[in-house]
Order: sequence, then structure tokens, then C-alpha cells
Amino acid sequence: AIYHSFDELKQNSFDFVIVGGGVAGNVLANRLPENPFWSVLVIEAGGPIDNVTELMIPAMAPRVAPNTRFDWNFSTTPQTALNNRSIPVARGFALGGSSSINFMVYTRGPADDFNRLASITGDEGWSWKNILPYIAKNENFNSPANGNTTQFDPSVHSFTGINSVSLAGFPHPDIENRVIQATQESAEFPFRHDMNSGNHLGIGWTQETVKDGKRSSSAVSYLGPQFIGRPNLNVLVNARVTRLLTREEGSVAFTRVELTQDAGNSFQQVTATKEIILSARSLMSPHVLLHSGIGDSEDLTTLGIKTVHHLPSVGKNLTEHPFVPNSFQVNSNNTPDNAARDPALAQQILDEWTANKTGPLVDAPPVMIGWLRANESHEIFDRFGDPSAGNNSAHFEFVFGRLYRTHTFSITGGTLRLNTSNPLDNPLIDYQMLSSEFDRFILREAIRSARRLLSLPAWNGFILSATTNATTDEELDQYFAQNARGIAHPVSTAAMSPRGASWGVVDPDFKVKGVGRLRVVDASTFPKIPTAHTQAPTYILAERAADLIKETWFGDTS
Ligand SMILES: Cc1cc2nc3c(=O)[nH]c(=O)nc-3n(C[C@H](O)[C@H](O)[C@H](O)COP(=O)(O)OP(=O)(O)OC[C@H]3O[C@@H](n4cnc5c(N)ncnc54)[C@H](O)[C@@H]3O)c2cc1C
Repeated sequence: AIYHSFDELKQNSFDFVIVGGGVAGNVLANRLPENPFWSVLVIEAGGPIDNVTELMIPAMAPRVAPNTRFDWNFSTTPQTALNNRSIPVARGFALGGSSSINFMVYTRGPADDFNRLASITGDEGWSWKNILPYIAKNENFNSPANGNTTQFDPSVHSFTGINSVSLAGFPHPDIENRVIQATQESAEFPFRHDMNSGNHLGIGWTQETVKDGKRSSSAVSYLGPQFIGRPNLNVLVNARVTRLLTREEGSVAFTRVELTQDAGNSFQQVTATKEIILSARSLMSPHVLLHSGIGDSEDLTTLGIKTVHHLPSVGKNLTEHPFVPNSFQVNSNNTPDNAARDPALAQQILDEWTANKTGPLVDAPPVMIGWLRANESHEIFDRFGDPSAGNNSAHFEFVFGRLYRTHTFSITGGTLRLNTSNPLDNPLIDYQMLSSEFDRFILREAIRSARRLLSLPAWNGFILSATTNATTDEELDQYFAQNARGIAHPVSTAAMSPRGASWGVVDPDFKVKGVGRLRVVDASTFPKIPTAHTQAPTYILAERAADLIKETWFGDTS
């Protein structure tokens, strides 16, 4: 059941306490109570999502973050390579976490990503071949609002998992037909029938976490009506975890979770008899670890926080995909922007969605997506090597939608640090965005590649003007400095590394190194940023985590 107040809970001790009811947290909230002997508590800082229409309408995604009541409303420290701008850092503040506010794009990433994860961690269980069953447990492919069933390869999809995935239910032929024609006009831009097959290079149709015209967040799917009533599943909302506490002074076994529901006026505690699992995401999981005394002892001492376990990698290696808008005025009255200009039309399509769950509001903004590689003969590859996950992994992505956007993977490592010793204060988030020469090079390549694409005959008469005519390296870098931001995929602040490694925060089974009864399971544990929008990789990761946790406690019914 969902509880709004700590006092409503019938017990204050549970087998598992999960911090954060987002993507990863809700997968565990679903899978662990499959064992009827285990009691599970999820503690979520945000509120429930019932009856919040704007969270359910896919096309409203751009309006629900950043800087709304569904967002944590963080921003970065001034970014040197972005003319010292602080950029917004959107994070879901609601049950479902960021899956309640994200753009719903469903991309697993290339097989290379998972094979690299296996090789970095030394755990073959992470290879593409071995994670396929977890993809199947997560995905439930279904027909979109308009019955479209041809634009995907059924042989690489699952129809039996929990979270719904669908094709676009309201096509935009003006854009789609031109994109497809362009893929036939130049070998530089191959067509990709299904980018979730393990090989994603090329341009193809978007798949999205939508069901029957509505957002399918982890709160809708993994906490759906058939699951939330389980007697051993408890979800406490509007409750913020501040610290984790050890069993007793001097111990490194974490068994108690401290939380507040009134912004720190009072604090409560719950006990986990088996494990605490942090699923608060790349910014808040390290934040909670640091406030609990797990982190770099020098930094903690400076802030007056007592070190329980010295683990220097906590909060380091923060990596985000840089993103620049690259939009064009087009010669068409048939774009997703029309309703923004015409209030009567906006009302008409809202009425259609309300009545039938059809029409332009059934889709998230991206219409088609391209995954492409930069020209590897450039001398920069001699200096930096190729940091991509493999030859079948993209260096940059195009998103064709209401805007035409570009984002790239990043090799820059930033940091998440504490600002003060007060767990309710915001952390210091430093992406170091575009501070690497290689990242700037890739973004320039992406813009130039986009221009080559749009100069193909497919677009004749369609493009009227571009938002930027920046051409030289210097002009483009200045355009990025003024316009780049993150695409809300921060990862790697509690990175997974081989057992016994001198770096990293968790072992390949998510156990926090050097402490007991504590795991981190969320996007913070990817040691490298996935070549994908990060929700599907996080769902997959959490599905495997559930099995690993079950293995640890197999047969334990105490
Ligand atoms: C605006 C936006 C757009 C995005 N678009 C896409 C997209 O189109 N496709 C895609 O694949 N990915 C997208 N993403 C990224 C994707 O949603 C995330 O990768 C994914 O949600 C990460 O899952 P997670 O479990 O690590 O964290 P989350 O899903 O963010 O869950 C973390 C949860 O922990 C809670 N929490 C945090 N701290 C505490 C605390 N101290 N106490 C209690 N609860 C706490 C949070 O409120 C949140 O509910 C987007 C993200 C955003 C923000």
C-alpha cells in the first residue's frame, strides 16, 4: 500500500528498505516482495502521481521539468566551458522518479555498452547475451494508439515484461518521410529498422514507454494495481531520507535509515533487517552516502562529518550527455509546434486525448532518432583513442522532433560534492561539461553531420532557416558555450568496479565496497555513461540487481 505519513506504517522494521521510488527502486519494490516472506519498505521523497494529468500526457513532457513541483530543481555549479553558466539539472520528484517526468524514449543502447560493462567489472553476467532475459522481464511491447505495428522488429522484443514500450501513436509524415528518404540518399546516414536490437547505428523510429496513449512510468507499471496491494509491500511518500546509520558505533553494517517528512523539524528511523538499498539516483545516492560517512575522508572531515568508511570514489566520475538545440524553421504547417501557436487547437487535441487517448498528445516529442559515429580518421583519435564502447556504438545522437537536437556521449568526469553537513542542503553538482577537447570535437562533428544530412535532396524546400550559422570551430564552440546543457542522464557517481578494485563504489553485485548490508542500485552505478537514453539501461540493471539480491538471501525466511 501507499502511505502518506510515517505514523500510518504498521511496523518500523522491514527486511529491505529501498531509498527512492524511481526507475530502479520500483523494479526492486516489485521483485523483492515476490517472496511473500520478505517485507519491503520504499521511501520516496516526492508525492504520489494519481490524478496528475500532465504527468500522464506524453506530449506534455517538456512542461513537467525543469523547475516545477515534480522536479528537485537542482542546477550545476558555474561551468567553465559554458561561459560560466549554471545549467538546470532536472530530476523527478514524484513516485516513479525521473520516469514520471522524462521524455519516455526507450533505448537499450548497443550490445557494446553491456559487453564493455562486463569487461570493466569482470562479470560476464553483464554481457549483452546474458542481460537479454532482464530486458525481457522489463519490456512489454504493445501496439500504439494508431495500431502501428510495422516499424519495429518483433524478434528482438518482449511482450511479457512489466513496463510498456510502444511505437509512436501519432506519426509526423512531414518529418518522417524526409528522414527516411535522406537515409536512402546518403550512405553516411543508414536506416536502422530497430535501434534496440543490440546494434543501434543509423536513423530509425522512436520507441517510447507509453501504453494506450499514456505515460508508462515505473510507478504506473511496476507499482501497478496488481502489485501495490501486496501485503508485504509498503511505500511511504513525501518522506526524505537524510542519513543511513550503522547498527552500533564502530560498526560498518548499515541497518537504520533516518528520514524526515517536515523538512527536518523532526526525524524518524526505520530498520532494515536484511539490507538497505539506495536507489535515489546519481545525485542523491552519493549525497546520502556522503552524509552517512561513506566517502573521501578528507572531504568529509573538512565538513565535520565523521567518516565511517573511507571510499574516495563516492560522487566522483559524474558524467552527463552534453546537448545542444539545433533547430530549424521549416516550410510546413504540419509540425508538432502548431498547437503551441493556436489555443483553440491546443484545447481540441487535449479534448481528444481526454476522451479517447488518441491524437498528437499520445507521443513524447522525439519523432525519429539517429545514432552516428564521427570520422575516425581525424587526428584527435590518435591523441584520445576512441572512447566509445565499440565500433558499433555511436559518438553522437540526433533527435528529430519538435526541435532537431544533437547530443553526444561524454568523456568528461565531473563531481558531486557536499556543500554543507546539512543533509537537506543541495549538493554541488559539477559536470565539467564540454571541458574536454574531445567532447567539443564530437559536438562540432555532430552539427556538421546534421548540416550534411539537411543538405540532401529530401529536404529541398522544407528548411527555411537555422538557429545558428556558426561555422568555424571557434564559432561553434562559442555557440555551445552559450547553448549547451545536459540531457538529464547523469551517471557514474557510485560506479561499479571489479571486486577488490582500488576504485569504484560498488561491486558488480551492487554491494557497497567495504561496508555491510548496503547496496546502491540505480543509474549512479554505471561506470561509463550508456550510449543511450538512460532509463532502459537502468531498468535492465535493476532487474538483474533484484535477482542478485534474491540469490544472496535465497532460503532465508527469517
Ligand atoms: C527531464 C528528464 C527527461 C529524461 N528523458 C529520458 C528519456 O526520454 N529516455 C530515457 O531513457 N531516459 C530519460 N531520462 C533519464 C531517466 O529517466 C533516468 O535515467 C532514470 O529515471 C534513472 O533511474 P534512477 O532509478 O537512477 O533514478 P530516478 O528514476 O530519478 O529515481 C530516484 C528516486 O529517488 C528519489 N529520492 C532521491 N533522493 C531521495 C531521498 N533522499 N529520500 C527519498 N527519496 C529520494 C527521487 O525523488 C526519485 O523518485 C530523463 C530524465 C529527466 C529528468
